[in-house]
Amino acid sequence: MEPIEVAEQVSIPVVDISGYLSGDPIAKNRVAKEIRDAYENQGFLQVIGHKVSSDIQNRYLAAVTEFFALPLSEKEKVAQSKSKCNRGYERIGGQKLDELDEDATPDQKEGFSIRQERPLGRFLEGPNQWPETLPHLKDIFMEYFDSVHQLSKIMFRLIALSLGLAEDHFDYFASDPNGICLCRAHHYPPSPKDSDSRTRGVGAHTDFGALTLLLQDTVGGLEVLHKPTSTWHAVTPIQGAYVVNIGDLMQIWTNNRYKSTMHRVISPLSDRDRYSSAFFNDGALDLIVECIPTCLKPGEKPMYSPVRVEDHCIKRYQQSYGAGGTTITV
Ligand SMILES: O=C(O)CCC(=O)C(=O)O
Ligand SMILES: [Fe+2]
Repeated sequence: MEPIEVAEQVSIPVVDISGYLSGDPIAKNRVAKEIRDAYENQGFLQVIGHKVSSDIQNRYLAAVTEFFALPLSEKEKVAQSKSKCNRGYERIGGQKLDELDEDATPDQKEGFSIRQERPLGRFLEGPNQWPETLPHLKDIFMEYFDSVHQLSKIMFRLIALSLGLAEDHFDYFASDPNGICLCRAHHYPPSPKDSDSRTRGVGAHTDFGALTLLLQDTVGGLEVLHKPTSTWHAVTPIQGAYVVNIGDLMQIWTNNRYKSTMHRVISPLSDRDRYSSAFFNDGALDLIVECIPTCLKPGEKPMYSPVRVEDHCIKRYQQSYGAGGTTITV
């Protein structure tokens, strides 16, 4: 069923984690509970009071803007299709994330992906591609990557607490030195105020990995699906906050207790360009994700078979980049 209009009544909780970060035990319990409530309900929350500085966020967003302002011919020099490990520039229409509508138009955004710098190896392992004309970008992008990676490890710790598990329960996954995190910056061109309808920036989808941390500017356009009422709800931008949402792997781990929720971007009618950046922490290729025993209520069975991260990623990448999109070199 095609979900109906955007409605205003579902709000995405805002969770301040500063008390947890300063070691306050009361704040630790409160934050864990707020996270549990958010993820059992909508699968989305916004985090404030984190330690990713506004200085690095601002320098990163300025660098992202600078990159996307390059002529297309320069951006194509670092095209993802030239990378053996899925890094680099994706032109508008290069990806189609829509899972609800087969006939949907491809996503109206351009992207730039980086991962940990590695020698060329297995699936997704290898070097990043950097534009020669902007040599200062690499340091800023990698500094930002490391800061958000750090925050993602903290969020996994909070999720462990929220599930009544040992705080370090997910460390083997979130902090694995062979982990395959992805940081993808996006640029959504404006949908002019006089256009007939708003542009579909990103089609409706769930995120493949375990947890996504999204930084968005103040333009807006991100919407989440409220499944019981089939209505779409705006995630109102909060400057400097991270939208942190559950992905499919966390839904498997928690046997659907924590929801991997459909979301999309419908660019608002505006003359402003929109920029956002998503960070996905997907663990390491050989890790197996399967139902956490304490997430099973008495008499319940796991709803999903155990899944290996690499198999899961290959399947989902092929779905979203499909025919005509970027070729994945496995
Ligand atoms: O740009 C956004 O606000 C969302 C992007 C997104 O959902 C994704 O990259 O998976
Ligand atoms: Fe997403």
